[in-house]
Amino acid sequence: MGGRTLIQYIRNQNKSDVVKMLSRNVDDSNEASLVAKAIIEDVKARGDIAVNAYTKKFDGATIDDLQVSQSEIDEAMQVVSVDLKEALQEAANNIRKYHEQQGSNSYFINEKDYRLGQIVKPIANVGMYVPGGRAAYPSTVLMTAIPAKIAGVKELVMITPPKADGTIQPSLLVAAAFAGVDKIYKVGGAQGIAALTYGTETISKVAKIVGPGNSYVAAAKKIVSSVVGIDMVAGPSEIAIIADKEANPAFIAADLMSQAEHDEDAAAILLTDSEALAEAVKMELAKQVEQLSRKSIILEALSKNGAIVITNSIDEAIDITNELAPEHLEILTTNAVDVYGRIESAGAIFIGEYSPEPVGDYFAGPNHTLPTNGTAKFASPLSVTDFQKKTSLVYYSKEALEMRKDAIELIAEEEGLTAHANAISIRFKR
Ligand SMILES: NC(=O)c1ccc[n+]([C@@H]2O[C@H](COP(=O)([O-])OP(=O)(O)OC[C@H]3O[C@@H](n4cnc5c(N)ncnc54)[C@H](O)[C@@H]3O)[C@@H](O)[C@H]2O)c1
Ligand SMILES: N[C@H](CO)Cc1c[nH]c[nH+]1
Ligand SMILES: [Zn+2]
Repeated sequence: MGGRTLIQYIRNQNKSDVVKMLSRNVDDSNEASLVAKAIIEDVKARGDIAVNAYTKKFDGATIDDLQVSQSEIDEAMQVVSVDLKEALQEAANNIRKYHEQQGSNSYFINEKDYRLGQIVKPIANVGMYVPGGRAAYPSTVLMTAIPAKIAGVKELVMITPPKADGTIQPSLLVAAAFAGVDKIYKVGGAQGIAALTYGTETISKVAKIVGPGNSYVAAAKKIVSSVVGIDMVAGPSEIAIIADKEANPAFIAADLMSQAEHDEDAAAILLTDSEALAEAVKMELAKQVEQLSRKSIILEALSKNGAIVITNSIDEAIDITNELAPEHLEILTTNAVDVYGRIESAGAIFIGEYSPEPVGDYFAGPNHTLPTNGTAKFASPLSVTDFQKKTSLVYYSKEALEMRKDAIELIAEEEGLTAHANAISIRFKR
């Protein structure tokens, strides 16, 4: 292991110091932002020519037709194994069933002389970014596209960077077909975000862009967010586990590493009141990591943002967790249901030793795009609501307005807005 600390131990610290030690400085890279800005301006000015130039530069691909054809999708259906297709289909069914419970509904308040309402409509056209490279996840396609389609998005456009040979990972195309994506384009990075924002000769502009990506994609989304809607900017993955002395150290080590393998900046934290468990988990980490293909990423993540925190009690572990507001939280204690009832902030909670986090990543139904970096204190998992918008409705009859005109005029006058007051009073002048 080259002398690097496998994972840091934190003990004998007060709660706020532990939270400080575990809070991450997410690199809001200015460099990525400058690069993304230049690419966006270029795509805005030169459209497809710029898109193709950046695809050649960053992905090494020469693309004749930006849009994925039906025959490419049919071919992907042939290439992907029956077993994987069945697994994706079952996952899709679970995700659909869960998300069908979500979403806001229109409502109306009908009184005898007025009518008020909230009208909920789907966002008409949405672009979804699907990362390429080592994070080309068909599960993320399902998690993004299914809630969009449940909301009623008419035109759901997926963009993803091509491989150097100009193809897209077949399982991404299969997942997109299962989820009902309408169009797929071979473009990624900031150029893809720019194309969705401003439109090009081939790609139509959308009203909202969702989906995770690397620092260039995240920077581009932030830059265009004054022009199009964006979802949350999800950062590197995080897992926190609260466990007591009864928990299985092998399971805990495995679960910590399941998130650490996402990338070098992922965070994996165990909070326990048991020294013996902490030691056993550390040994399991060292043992199991040897068997894993992404060993070097896991070791880097554990050494940078991994920690085993020995707390005085499970109560203290709960308090620290509520301050951290982790993306994923596993509860592996004898009284897990009681502990879960006291969690105020977490993206997703997994209870008991047979609900490891990857069950949620792939299969159970809840969304795996979750708030990271403490934002679970105010933000929520991606949901059907992210693909809806609301309009309010007011209807007053003549009688209704006449009855309330003095109150309205009074408030307008208090604000010094006499034109507002006039728009009311003019209707009743004889
Ligand atoms: N939170 C989630 O649910 C979730 C799911 C999947 C992936 N992710 C994250 O998405 C990210 C995927 O990153 P990725 O890089 O594999 O794929 P990506 O598709 O996000 O980025 C690839 C693109 O980045 C651009 N790029 C690369 N180097 C560049 C440079 N020097 N200058 C300008 N642009 C450049 C290129 O256009 C390239 O096509 C990871 O950070 C991963 O953790 C998160
Ligand atoms: N755990 C990731 C979100 O933090 C999502 C994911 C996709 N594939 C596997 N995991
Ligand atoms: Zn994951």
